[in-house]
Amino acid sequence: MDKALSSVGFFRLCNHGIEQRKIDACFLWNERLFTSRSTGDSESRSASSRGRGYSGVGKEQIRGQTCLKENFDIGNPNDDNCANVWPAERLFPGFRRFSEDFFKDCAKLTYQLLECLSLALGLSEGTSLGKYHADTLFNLSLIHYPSIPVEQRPSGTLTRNPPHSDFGTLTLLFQDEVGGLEIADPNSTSSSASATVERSGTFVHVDPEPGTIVVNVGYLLMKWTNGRWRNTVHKVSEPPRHTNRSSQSSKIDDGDSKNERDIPERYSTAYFSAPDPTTVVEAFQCCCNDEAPSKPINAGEYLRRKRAQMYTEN
Ligand SMILES: O=C(O)CCC(=O)C(=O)O
Ligand SMILES: [Fe+2]
Repeated sequence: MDKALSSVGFFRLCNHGIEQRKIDACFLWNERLFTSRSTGDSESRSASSRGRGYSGVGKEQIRGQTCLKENFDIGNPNDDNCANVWPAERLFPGFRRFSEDFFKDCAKLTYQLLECLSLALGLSEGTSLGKYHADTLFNLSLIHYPSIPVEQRPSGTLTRNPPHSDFGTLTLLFQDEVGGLEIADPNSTSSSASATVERSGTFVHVDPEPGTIVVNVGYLLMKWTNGRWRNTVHKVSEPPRHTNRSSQSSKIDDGDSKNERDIPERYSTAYFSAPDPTTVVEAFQCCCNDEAPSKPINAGEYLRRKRAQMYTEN
């Protein structure tokens, strides 16, 4: 893990302990939720930077670029300060129960990973990463990238989720078989500054591999490790197989797509972990050399500012 996170900032995780039937069920709920074109009552459709409930296509922006996705976000069921927003039970019976259970499975896996990563850094028990994540202010995001009819396809490169790097500690990503996730080659630009890589980096496809979870490092974990682990820029673009599709007779079954030249819809699920809001994130001693590390930052303030930026430009 140390090697992967130091060089690429991403790895694929297998034998992770989350049952495949639950991952399959999560994708089924994801599909049901968005193909119904209604997540229920108006309350559950109100998008907000609180990271709860439904957020529609185009609601989120990254550096002025619109995200061509809709998502349904679920926080810790025990977080009394920010309650979850559910569609009516009669519309999606069992959805809430499933999501709360899946949330816990992902939290458990996140803690296991934090323990492994703490060992990799040689942190003592008192300073292990898990200690800064007691409030479990994590976020489960069911994401849908709708199909794009060929006649509405923008000219140039299509970006469904613009280049960005994640904010928190770790992200667990489950993707369907459609593909489209790309990560920046860390050596493709002269400067490793995120803005430069987002603008002019070379990207590499991360092909979906059934049963595996893609794991990547958020900004705050990068800060903690003083840059030892990379907060790699990534994006979601047109699926690679789509490019070959017109030359192949095989048709991908892409749900709501009418024309085989349409860009197929895609589903993914992301589980974002982040430290407790009062945490002051400062470089661990074991990751520092003679150079002064960057200034400590308050996790809660940083996360609030970054999330708000995603919504204010609408
Ligand atoms: O949908 C994906 O594959 C990636 C999503 C992502 O990078 C994000 O939401 O931060
Ligand atoms: Fe991301």
